[in-house]
Order: sequence, then structure tokens, then C-alpha cells
Amino acid sequence: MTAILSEETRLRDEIAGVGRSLFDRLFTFGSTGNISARLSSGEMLMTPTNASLGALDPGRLSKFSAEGVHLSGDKPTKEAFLHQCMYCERQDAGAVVHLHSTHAVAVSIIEGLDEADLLPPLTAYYAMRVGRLPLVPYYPPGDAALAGAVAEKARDSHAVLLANHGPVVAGATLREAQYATEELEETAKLFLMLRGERIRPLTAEQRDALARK
Ligand SMILES: O=C(O)[C@@H](O)C(=O)COP(=O)(O)O
Ligand SMILES: [Zn+2]
Repeated sequence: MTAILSEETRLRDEIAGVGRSLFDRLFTFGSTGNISARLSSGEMLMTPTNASLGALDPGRLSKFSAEGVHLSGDKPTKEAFLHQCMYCERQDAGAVVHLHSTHAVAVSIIEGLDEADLLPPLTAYYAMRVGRLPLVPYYPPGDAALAGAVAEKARDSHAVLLANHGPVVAGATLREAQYATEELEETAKLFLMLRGERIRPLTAEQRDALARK
């Protein structure tokens, strides 16, 4: 007989599976990064603080009410406010992924890039999955001011890059947030590989046509 899993059980398993996949493929390291997902009730599941994304226990994820009160599970990620801010600004968001992926972190440290949109649209897939990438000024991890600064940039973009820290990406589903975060990292890698070369990114018209799809 096929067991029918509840939405929450499915989402818990998915968070652990996505975390393991990202960790195993070196998209984040140690106990860096955090993941959250929103249930249709508005309640949120988040990864616990100091947990490795490679070894999450679905039953120990932190659960929050729709109003942001910690209800159960382990002590939540110190970026819980940041995740909640993303959901406030992005009404369509069903999940948020934050990583310390190496190439994106490197881009977050470079001086002199366009802080309203750090990476050029090198490929169609980047334009479709990520779009624009604003820089959020530096604040220490877990600082309440970091959450406010993210909210300001998230109004116009589902993906932001925290200065000297890493990407935060919202998606309608956890898979969408995961794929967009991976695309951001690969494009950051391409951008660094191509520094010093003459490049031909997509034009504004080509990018805008893809963003509408
Ligand atoms: O960079 C940090 O300290 C946090 O943003 C992070 O990535 C991991 O913190 P926890 O989710 O509290 O473990
Ligand atoms: Zn972090």
C-alpha cells in the first residue's frame, strides 16, 4: 500500500535531501548556509543553527508559526529573521536558500561592481533563473539589521548577494530556489573565469525577453 505523506513530512524530507545534495556537491561547507520552506498554512520550516546541510535530520528542523514564533524543533538558524523578511517581501516565495558558495562569495568581495546588479547576463539560463543580483551591504551574520537590508533589496529581486558573505535566493518551490542558487554560483564562476576577457553578455532586450517567460 502506498503511504500518503503529509505536506509537512514531504517538505521536511525535501529540505534534508536538498541540503545533502548541495553539501555533497560542495555548494556549501561545514555548518554554513541555511534553508527554509513555507507550508500552505503559512508556517515555516527552517534548518537549525550550527547544523551541516549535509546531515540534516528532518524530524529536528525548526518550525515557526506564520507569525514567526518558534514552535518546535532544534534552535533555529541565526538567520531566521532574514528568511522571514524574504517571505514578507516575496509573497510568492515557498522557499529560501542561503549558501556560502565559493564563487558567489568571491564576487561579493570584489570592489567596483555595479551594486544594483552584480553579474552580467552571461547566459539565457541565468537571465531566466536569477535575473538581477543586487548587493546587500555587509552586516555580521544574524544581525537584525541584515534582515532589514535584505528586505529592502528583495522588494525588486528574488536573489540577493550579502557582501563578504553569500547568496540568499527565494523561489516559488524549494527546487526553484535550489536551481536558481546553483545557477547563480555557476554564473559567478564563469564571471571570474572571464575577467580580463572581452565578453559578449546578452543584450538588455535579450534579457528582458527571457525574464518575461
Ligand atoms: O554565515 C553565517 O554565520 C550564517 O549565515 C550561516 O550561514 C549559518 O548560520 P546558522 O544557520 O545559524 O548555522
Ligand atoms: Zn551565512
